[in-house]
Amino acid sequence: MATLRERLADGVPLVAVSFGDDDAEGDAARVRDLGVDVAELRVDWFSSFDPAHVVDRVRAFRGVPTLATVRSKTEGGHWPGDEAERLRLYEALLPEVDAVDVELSATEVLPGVVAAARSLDRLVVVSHHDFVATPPADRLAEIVEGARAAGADLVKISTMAHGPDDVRALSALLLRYDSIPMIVIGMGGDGAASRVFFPLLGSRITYSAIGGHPAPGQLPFAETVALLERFSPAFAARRAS
Ligand SMILES: O=C1C[C@@](O)(C(=O)O)C[C@@H](O)[C@@H]1O
Repeated sequence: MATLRERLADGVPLVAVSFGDDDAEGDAARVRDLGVDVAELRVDWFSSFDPAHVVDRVRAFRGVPTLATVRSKTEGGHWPGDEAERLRLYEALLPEVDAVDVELSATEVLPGVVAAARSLDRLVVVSHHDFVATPPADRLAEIVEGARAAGADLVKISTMAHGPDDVRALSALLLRYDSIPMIVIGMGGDGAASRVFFPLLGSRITYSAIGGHPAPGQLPFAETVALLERFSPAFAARRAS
C-alpha cells in the first residue's frame, strides 16, 4: 500500500476516517476493505497513553497510510494536558506512522515534533481548530502563515461555519494559499458541503466517519466517497484503479 506522501503527490483528494483504540485490528481491516485513504489515529481517544500501549495499537495499522493526532482539550480533543508527556508520545509515535497532526497553539510541543518528524522523513500537519466560530480573514491568514513558518508540510484549518459567509471566507483562504498544501474544513451543518466542495477546490484531505465519533457536520465515509466520485473524475478514476 502507498505511503501517505505518495498518496498526496498527485493532488487528488484523500478521504480520512478517525479511529481510537477500541478495535485497532478490526479498524485496520475495515480501512483495507473499504479503501479508506488515510487512517487518522486519534491517540487522545485511546484508553491508555502509556507509550508501549499506544505504539502497540498503532502498529495494528501497519501497511495503512496513517496520521496520528494527540489533540489537546483546548482544540476539541481529550489530551489531559502534560505537554512534556505529549511530546514524548509524539516522538514514540513518529517512527510508526506516515504523519502527525499537531496544533499551531501547542507551542511547547510543536518545535520538537517538527524536528523529530524531519529527522525521520515524516509529514507534519500543523492545525488550528475553532469549534465555536470562523475567525476573520486576517486572523485565518495569520494562522496559515504561522503554521507554514513553524514547518508545516500541510496546514489544516477546521472552524465552525455559521452560514454562507463563513464558507466563503474559508474557500477564499483555500484559494489564496493555493501554493501551500492545505486542508480546510467548515464544521457544522452550515459547513457540511465544504467536506466535499473544498476537496474539489484543492483541500487535500477530507475527514469522514465510520460509526462512532463523527465531528460536527462530518458525512459518512461511503457518502463522502460517492459524492467525490460524482464530482471529481480524477477521484473516481483513482478509486476505480
Ligand atoms: O481536525 C480534524 C478535523 C475534524 O475535526 C473534522 O471536523 O472533520 C476531525 C478530527 O478528527 C480531525 O483531527
